[in-house]
Amino acid sequence: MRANSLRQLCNWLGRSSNGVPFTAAGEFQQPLCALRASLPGATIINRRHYHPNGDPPRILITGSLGQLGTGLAALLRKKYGDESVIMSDIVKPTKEIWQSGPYVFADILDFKCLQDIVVTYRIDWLVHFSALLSAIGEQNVPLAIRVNIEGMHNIMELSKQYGLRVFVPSTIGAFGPDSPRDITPNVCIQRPRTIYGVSKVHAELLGEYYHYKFGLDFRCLRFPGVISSDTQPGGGTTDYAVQIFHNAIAGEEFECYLKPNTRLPMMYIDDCLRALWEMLIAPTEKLKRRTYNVTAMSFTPAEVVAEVQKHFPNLKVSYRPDDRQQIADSWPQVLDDSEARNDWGWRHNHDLANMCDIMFARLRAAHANGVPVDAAVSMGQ
Ligand SMILES: NC(=O)C1=CN([C@@H]2O[C@H](COP(=O)(O)OP(=O)(O)OC[C@H]3O[C@@H](n4cnc5c(N)ncnc54)[C@H](O)[C@@H]3O)[C@@H](O)[C@H]2O)C=CC1
Ligand SMILES: CC(=O)[C@H](N)C(=O)O
Repeated sequence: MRANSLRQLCNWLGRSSNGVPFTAAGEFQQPLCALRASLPGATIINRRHYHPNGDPPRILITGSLGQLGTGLAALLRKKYGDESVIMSDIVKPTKEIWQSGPYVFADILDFKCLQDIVVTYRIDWLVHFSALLSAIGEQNVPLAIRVNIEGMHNIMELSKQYGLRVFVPSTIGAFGPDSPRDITPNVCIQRPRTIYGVSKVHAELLGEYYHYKFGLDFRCLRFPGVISSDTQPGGGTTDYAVQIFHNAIAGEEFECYLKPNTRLPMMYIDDCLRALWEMLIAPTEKLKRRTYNVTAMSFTPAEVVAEVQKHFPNLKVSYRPDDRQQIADSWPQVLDDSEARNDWGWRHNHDLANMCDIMFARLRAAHANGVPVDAAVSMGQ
């Protein structure tokens, strides 16, 4: 059956082309199985999160020029088309980013500016990445309060006003020294000791409050340290686990600011972005919570050094712990993500050895092509 006549039939039945009744912006209910059954031979793609007219969702990403944003924009643009994903930040983009699809200035402290973008681009979903990370947040607490806490207030009101589905990442940094560290369950005492952690607990609770009070479609994952080859990390406690790869490939000595036995949960960027997307499109009825732990592995600096030295046996490493040691010592060592695995089928693909192989393959390819690391992702490498 041709797509148009299928659409007409669905319109006549008051359903989308995959039999999904439309309820509100970005929110669709169960597929109509009877309609599928009545169309033998029709290829029906599972696009339950598309608009009833077959259009893909339109997605705004705040803070999109950071470590996670460029990769997420590339992934979502592959799935929904370049024009459906609006990147935004307060930073001037590279030429590659600017040419890759819509990019706009958006300061999350400017509510009117955010309203303008949501209206002008007819946004359905919002992925809110803007934040100051753990280490940099401690260096400028007033700014972290503004960006991470006041910014979150704007995001919540904006999402409520325009009926957006909203994803906000949380972190292992939302736990603290009173939390069980090995292994850290989804629900336990949190009480973090960094402004970053405090702001993320605030984000989790505020998002859940808006969900239960106003029906906001708030979705949140607590990520571990994320490792990627394409963009430099933005000032976190887990950044060492990215930096070591760059030093190794550049033939430089690596000085680690954490002690060799500091175990932290970690995840390769491909797993992180896939987890985010799977959470974003998870059917509402599968979500028993709005905030889930997700993880892939846990390792210490000594363990990642040993793995990197399999590729670069001459890599020289020294340890000089600084303020970040205290932060790391208050965070989980192993995250329990069994609820995400049980409720919506989360599975990781990458472990430490496999991640090292991919990191070096990608960094070598970028170096060989003379591509600056930050540009590599936008060029699809
Ligand atoms: N990278 C990681 O290992 C993890 C990250 N996360 C969370 O994921 C999100 C993204 O993280 P990354 O990409 O690593 O952070 P990042 O530090 O690399 O990027 C943050 C972005 O926010 C932007 N920003 C700062 N102030 C802003 C403002 N006033 N208005 C708009 N944008 C502003 C910055 O320009 C930057 O591009 C953050 O919320 C972070 O807490 C959570 C767990 C782990
Ligand atoms: C784990 C995080 O949230 C981030 N990478 C940080 O170290 O601050």
